[in-house]
Amino acid sequence: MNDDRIVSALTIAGSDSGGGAGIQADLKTFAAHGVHGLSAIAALTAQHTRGVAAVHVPPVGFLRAQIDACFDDFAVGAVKLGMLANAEVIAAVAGALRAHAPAFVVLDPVMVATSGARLLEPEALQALRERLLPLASVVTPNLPEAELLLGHAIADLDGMRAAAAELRELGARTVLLKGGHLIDDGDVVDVYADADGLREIAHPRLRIQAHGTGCTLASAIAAGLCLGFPIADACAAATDYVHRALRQGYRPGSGDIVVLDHFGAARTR
Ligand SMILES: Nc1ncnc2c1ncn2[C@@H]1O[C@H](COP(=O)(O)OP(=O)(O)O)[C@@H](O)[C@H]1O
Ligand SMILES: Cc1ncc(COP(=O)(O)O)c(N)n1
Repeated sequence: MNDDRIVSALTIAGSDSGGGAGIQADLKTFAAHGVHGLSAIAALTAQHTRGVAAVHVPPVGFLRAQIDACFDDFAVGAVKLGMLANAEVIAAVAGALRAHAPAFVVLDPVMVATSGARLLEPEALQALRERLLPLASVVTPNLPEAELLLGHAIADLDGMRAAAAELRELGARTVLLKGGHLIDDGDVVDVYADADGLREIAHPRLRIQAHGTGCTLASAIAAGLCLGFPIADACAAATDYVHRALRQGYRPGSGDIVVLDHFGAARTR
């Protein structure tokens, strides 16, 4: 028996055939942080930088087998949750998390892709709110996702501050509410909320449309937690990492959508 196991990060999310988001972004992020990455694929997408052509959801029994295989062998330090597709998948993931009780769960409540494609069935919103939010150490909604979770609009930075506190009341211990979608010419501001209060994390707004930013952010937080950083520090470092990865991003597809440079961002400060 190997008692000197390194700490691994597990992503439970969807595969992006285009390599920019989902499981592919998560594993690149873990590797770029020097953390061993594990994956349990909850859904497969036929996707490129212009959109999602098809979605396949494997049987939940097979998803559970992937998750159990990871916990049976590895020292899982943190779990990152991404695209979970529907309420049945959410129930299976919640059951697995209760059985294995990882130290940290980073929940990216993926609902709609940048391209507009739905990645979570609308009926699954309630399951996400009731079954997963209470299990999350950190939840990282973007503005439209926070609006759906809370059932009301968020118009400005004041609204984001109130929404971050409301999301904590729904059961998430820590909230990182992402501000990329706020119509504003100033900095992009993400609002961080934990038991000690609120903090704002600002970065200059880049004039680009990117794909996989939310996946990368949540995975970078999970990697930071595996490396032993406190949640607040892991969140702040992850936003800096995403900013660098965006700034150095590239366009592998035929459109204008930028894919993040996960490894370049890890080499620069
Ligand atoms: N135009 C931008 N310029 C700089 N940073 C951005 C921009 N858009 C998003 N970000 C950053 O990327 C991360 C993801 O944000 P957001 O786009 O709101 O979420 P999502 O990718 O889930 O839609 C956040 O940390 C946010 O600050
Ligand atoms: C499999 C999968 N998971 C998540 C996203 C969201 O990423 P984004 O909002 O950046 O398009 C995606 N497009 N595909």
